[in-house]
Amino acid sequence: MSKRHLTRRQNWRIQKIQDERTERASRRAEKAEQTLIGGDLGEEREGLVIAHFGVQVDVEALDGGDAGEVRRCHLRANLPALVTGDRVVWRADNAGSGVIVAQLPRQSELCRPDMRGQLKPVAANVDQLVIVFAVEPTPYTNLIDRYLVAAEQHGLQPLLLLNKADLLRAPEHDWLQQWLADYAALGYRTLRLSADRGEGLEPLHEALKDHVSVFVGQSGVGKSSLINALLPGVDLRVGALSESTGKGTHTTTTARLFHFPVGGDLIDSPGIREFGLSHISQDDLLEGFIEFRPHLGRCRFRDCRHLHEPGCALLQALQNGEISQRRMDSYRHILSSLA
Ligand SMILES: Nc1nc2c(ncn2[C@@H]2O[C@H](COP(=O)(O)OP(=O)(O)OP(=O)(O)O)[C@@H](O)[C@H]2O)c(=O)[nH]1
Ligand SMILES: [Zn+2]
Repeated sequence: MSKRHLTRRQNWRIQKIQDERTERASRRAEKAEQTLIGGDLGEEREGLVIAHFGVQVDVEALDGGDAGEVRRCHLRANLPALVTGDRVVWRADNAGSGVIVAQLPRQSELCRPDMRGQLKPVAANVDQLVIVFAVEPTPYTNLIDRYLVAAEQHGLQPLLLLNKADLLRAPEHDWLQQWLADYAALGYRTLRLSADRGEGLEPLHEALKDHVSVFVGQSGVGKSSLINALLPGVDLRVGALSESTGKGTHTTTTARLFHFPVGGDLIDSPGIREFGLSHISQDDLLEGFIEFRPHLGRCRFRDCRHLHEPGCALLQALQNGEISQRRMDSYRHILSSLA
């Protein structure tokens, strides 16, 4: 059929048919809900939300004989908005699906501003932020520091991971090795490995066990390569799904939760990989530089900006070598970007 322009009347009729279809579908869903609730529902059980598609959610059973199996569940009305990583109470039906009846309390929340700039949770119960950087593209210290501050802000354990270690050359990359050593000296956990060659993955497996992690970092540092090495056989593009709504069909990308074969969970989506600093005050930023903490509140002036004020405790610490020039520059750079 050739492409043609539709008249206004034709457009109106198509829209009307679509609207009627949508309404019939939602009436059917309501009816199904009514027969389900109070009908043939199984007992209340615990589950884990591993993916979210608007009105439906994939729940993995956490207890019972079918623990580990996944069911597409409907949401009972009046539930708060659920996100991937949420723990829930659900009940199975006879048709291989189920109904979520309650959300269990969250240990933590990862939030991002939505299109209107309002903070919205995108994942729950994450506890580790794996900050990936690489020999190439050349890393920026203030980007790494931004992620470290974001980790502090959200109560996540940071793990600094230098990928593409196979490209490290001396003396060309000595500065990068020094960075890693500096971060380790501050108390951060650091790893060096090569995702493409599968070298040095063992300590990463260890660090991921018993955690729910997200991977962040600049484009091209090898996040996909790493995740593919850790999750052989998983196609990450499955995150993009078509979802039917009353306003027509559009593609959404949902965060998904994966289990690493050797232990630990990953929550991943393109949106989560862009997770970073948001809505942060200067005080939060200062707190996010962990070596600044012992010096905070000790400046002569209460509104000290730590630039050239006399009696500034941070500048004194900088002079004494307790704070590095690189981290101080990075702090100032991030501060100026917040304003
Ligand atoms: N030499 C080397 N190259 C690597 C390594 N890991 C990944 N690469 C390469 O780096 C490039 C980017 O890798 P990706 O995994 O797509 O990076 P990404 O961080 O997922 O990038 P985005 O999808 O843009 O966010 C690819 O060409 C990989 O083959 C490594 O350990 N060593
Ligand atoms: Zn000061």
